[in-house]
Amino acid sequence: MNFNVAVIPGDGIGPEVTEQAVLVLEKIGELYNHSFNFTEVLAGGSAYDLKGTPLPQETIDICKNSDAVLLGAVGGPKWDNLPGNLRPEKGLLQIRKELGLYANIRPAVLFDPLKEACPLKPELIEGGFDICVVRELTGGMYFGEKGRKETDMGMAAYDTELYSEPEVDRIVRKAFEIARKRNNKVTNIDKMNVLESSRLWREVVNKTYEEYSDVTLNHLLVDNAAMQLIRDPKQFDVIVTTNMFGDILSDEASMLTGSIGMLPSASLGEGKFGLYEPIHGSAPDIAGQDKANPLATILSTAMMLRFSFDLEKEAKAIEDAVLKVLSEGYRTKDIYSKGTNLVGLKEMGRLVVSFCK
Ligand SMILES: NC(=O)C1=CN([C@@H]2O[C@H](COP(=O)(O)OP(=O)(O)OC[C@H]3O[C@@H](n4cnc5c(N)ncnc54)[C@H](O)[C@@H]3O)[C@@H](O)[C@H]2O)C=CC1
Ligand SMILES: CC(C)CC(=O)C(=O)O
Ligand SMILES: [Mg+2]
Repeated sequence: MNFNVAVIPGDGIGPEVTEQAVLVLEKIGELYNHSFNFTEVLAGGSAYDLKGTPLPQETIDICKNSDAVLLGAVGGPKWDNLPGNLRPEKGLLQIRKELGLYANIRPAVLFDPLKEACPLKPELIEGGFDICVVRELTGGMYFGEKGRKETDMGMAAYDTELYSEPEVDRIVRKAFEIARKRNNKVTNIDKMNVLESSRLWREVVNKTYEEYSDVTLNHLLVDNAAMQLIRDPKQFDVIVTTNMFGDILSDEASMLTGSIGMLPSASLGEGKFGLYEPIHGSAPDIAGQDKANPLATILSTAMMLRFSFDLEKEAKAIEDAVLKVLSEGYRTKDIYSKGTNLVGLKEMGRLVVSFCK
């Protein structure tokens, strides 16, 4: 089969990790007789430098005409002094919104060979854990009204957390549907003891739940949830939460799997189309040094094959290859521990390609 994939390498380590992910997809194409046509497009800081905007219209058009999008990461100190609407991250928020990708699925799975890279006590992670964070992606604080104003205490700034009932309903439905294909368990995370937006959020969760009473639902306040993730990650299955809380909690959860370099994600809307990206950023501190872990991006391509292209066997082939690389003891620096083999980003990518079958 033929698939058109738009690739947004972005900034920092983005181009390095997407390069390896593309090589893995090409190998899968050869092995399973598929043709992936890649079109590279600009977004983020590199787009600003070349086009004066972090999200050129051409990028939106090409993404809309593709079957799926692969994204590395955007941003970096070079663009830190730009006004908010020209910042690389604004381009990322905009593309998610433009493409209607309101659900960000972030699986935090502990691979067995990485147990020693998990900072928790062995008894807390016995049998591993498999958490699926369902993060609302096109609303909340990152999209609400923001600004600055003079007050009698001097200049002040504000951001607004705003959620409508339909926005909450559709993400919560997504979480319940995902739970039905897993272990029928959802934890809703909000801050309803303080935030009005969270009070509405929780009301909608409970209302929508009336249609999903076969699923077990529980609620946690976000501060408690942040603590519970470390205390007992195995209590979680599907987590549903807001844009900002999901952003923060999934970075936290990633460390339990060994590194932020391990967590893939899928950003989905109503249909089969999706944008696939690692959860990490552009990691300027290690960019261009062949040090970054490409596995999060490579695992994101497995999510693309599964969700957007219905290629389960091929998705599994990538995940099996990643597991084999880890089982054979190869590690990038972020997941390295004594007694394992330290490799660079390119070698890690090459190993995954060589283990795909
Ligand atoms: N999706 C995106 O494009 C995102 C972009 N950003 C942007 O990226 C820039 C840097 O943000 P930070 O807060 O430093 O977060 P970051 O996720 O880029 O890096 C945090 C830490 O994790 C490490 N790290 C990240 N990915 C790694 C990988 N694949 N392998 C090994 N180590 C890895 C980095 O070296 C750094 O020490 C900022 O401009 C930020 O706005 C941040 C998060 C997501
Ligand atoms: C622009 C930011 C919201 C990116 C980010 O941190 C993320 O999506 O994880
Ligand atoms: Mg983030």
